[in-house]
Amino acid sequence: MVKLAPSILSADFSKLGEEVRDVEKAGADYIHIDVMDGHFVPNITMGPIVVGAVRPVTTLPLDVHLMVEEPDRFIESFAKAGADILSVHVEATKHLHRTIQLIKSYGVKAGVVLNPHTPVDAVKQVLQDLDLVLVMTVNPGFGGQSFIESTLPKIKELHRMKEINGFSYEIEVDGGVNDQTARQCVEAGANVLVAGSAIFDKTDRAAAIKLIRSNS
Ligand SMILES: O=C(CO)[C@@H](O)[C@H](O)COP(=O)(O)O
Ligand SMILES: [Fe+2]
Repeated sequence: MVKLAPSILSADFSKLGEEVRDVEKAGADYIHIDVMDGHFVPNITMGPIVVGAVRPVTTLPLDVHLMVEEPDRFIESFAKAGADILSVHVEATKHLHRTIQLIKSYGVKAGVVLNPHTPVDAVKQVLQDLDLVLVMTVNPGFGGQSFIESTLPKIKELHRMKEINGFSYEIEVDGGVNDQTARQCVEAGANVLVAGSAIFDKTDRAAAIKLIRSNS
C-alpha cells in the first residue's frame, strides 16, 4: 500500500494545526515538513520550533526534509523537537556516513535525498544504513513545480538495488506529484509519495488523497 505524505509547505500557515489535523483525518500516512535555509535552496521556511509545534497536534510520523547546508548542526534540535524521520541532502553534507549515524544516535530514522541531477551512485555505499531514500522529482526550494520525468530511472535503480540486496529503505518521491504523475512513480518502485499543492490547494483533502491513491 502506497503511503501519502502531505507537504505542509502548501498549507495555510495561519492555521497550521488545523491543516495538519485535516490531512490526518483525510488519510495521510506521514506529515512532510520542508526545512529550507536560504543557502542550500533559494528559500527560507521552517525550523525546529515549527516541528515542535506540529508534534502534539498529530500522531502521524513527522517526515522532516532538511534542505540545509551542513545539516549536522541541526540534527539534535530537530530530533528533540519530535522528528521521526530526518532526511539530509547528499549534496549538502561532507561526511554522509557520519551524518546518518548522528541521526540514528537520537533514535530517529535516517533518510538521504538526491537532487534531480544527482546519480544513485552518490549514495550507493550507505544504502544498507538507510531507512529512506528520497528522490527529488523537482529542483528543491518551492512547492507547485512540474514533475521531472527524467528522474524515474533513478527510482527504478533504487528499487532494483533494494530487491537484489535485501535492503529495507523506503523509496519516497517529492515534487510535482499529483493524480497524473503518481502512477509512474509507484510503477518505478516508490512507496511514499510527497504531495503539497495537489493536496493542500484543494478544499476537500480527503478527496484529493483518494484521487492520488486511486491513480497510483
Ligand atoms: O521539498 C519540496 C520542495 O523543495 C517539496 O516537499 C514540496 O513542498 C512539494 O510540493 P509540490 O510539488 O507537491 O507542490
Ligand atoms: Fe520536501
